[in-house]
Amino acid sequence: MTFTNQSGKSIACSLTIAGTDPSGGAGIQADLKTFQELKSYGMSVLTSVVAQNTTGVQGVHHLPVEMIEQQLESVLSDMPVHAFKTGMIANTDMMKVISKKISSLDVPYVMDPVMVATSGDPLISENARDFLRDNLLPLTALVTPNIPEAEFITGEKIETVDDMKQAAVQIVEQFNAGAALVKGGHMEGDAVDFLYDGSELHTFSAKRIDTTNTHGTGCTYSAAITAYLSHGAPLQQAVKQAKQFVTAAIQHSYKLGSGNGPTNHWATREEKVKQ
Ligand SMILES: Nc1ncnc2c1ncn2[C@@H]1O[C@H](COP(=O)(O)OP(=O)(O)O)[C@@H](O)[C@H]1O
Ligand SMILES: Cc1ncc(COP(=O)(O)O)c(N)n1
Repeated sequence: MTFTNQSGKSIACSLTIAGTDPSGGAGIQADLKTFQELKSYGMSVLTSVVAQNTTGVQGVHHLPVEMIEQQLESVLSDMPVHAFKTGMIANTDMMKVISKKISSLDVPYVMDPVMVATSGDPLISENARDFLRDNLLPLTALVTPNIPEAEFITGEKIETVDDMKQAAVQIVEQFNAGAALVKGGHMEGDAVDFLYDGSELHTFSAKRIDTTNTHGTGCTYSAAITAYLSHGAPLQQAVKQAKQFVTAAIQHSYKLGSGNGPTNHWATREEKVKQ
């Protein structure tokens, strides 16, 4: 289905279902900034309000599941969605409601299987991790685990590049994700990610940037993939372009706050914002 604005241009629409970051680097805020940069109309359903900043998480308030359901209803009954992502979904009650609502959506679903913040603070309960793996993963077009998340899903330790590739294949073959992108941000050396799309392995590589300003990289990456998919890009192309976007965002990241600073969503603009 194509949606057009008044001058006849088609509009791509992306939805994020996630928690918040009032300091603006991760969560819903990072997702919406990314959608906007990549010219996809951004929409959001909040799951949890998180008091956090570059140093860590100070508090969490989970929205009642009825309110999450209502937000989804508001968006889905009225608005077009061409691709969507999920981020922080803190507990199984939320996951049940979300899976019920999204299972009828016939557009790409990108799951960032958020478990722990960059600061090390846990963002979802332990039994929610199991539910996420067993019930939500099979609904995805793509899941984007970092190394600890891929280790949890597969139950295997990941120490080498071969382990990463093996995990990507296993997440698709054994756990029924549509495709898996295992991200190498937590490894040493170049920042290399592996995509298994059910038939082939693809490699996306960038030079490691020497920075601690990596708050929200995972959110930004998965939101960029979602935005490109909303424009109709094939998966491999969407990941390739999103990798370039997130690399630039890290390259030009902000030294803001006293912890891990946020990435720069304007980094791919011609006129970069100078600090
Ligand atoms: N220092 C870095 N330099 C370049 N790319 C990085 C760096 N850290 C992370 N990345 C890249 O950022 C993206 C997010 O990865 P990662 O940090 O592993 O995810 P998460 O934020 O979920 O922990 C991946 O493409 C990864 O390769
Ligand atoms: C609400 C929320 N969702 C996700 C993350 C993970 O952030 P990162 O992309 O740094 O792993 C976060 N810190 N807060």
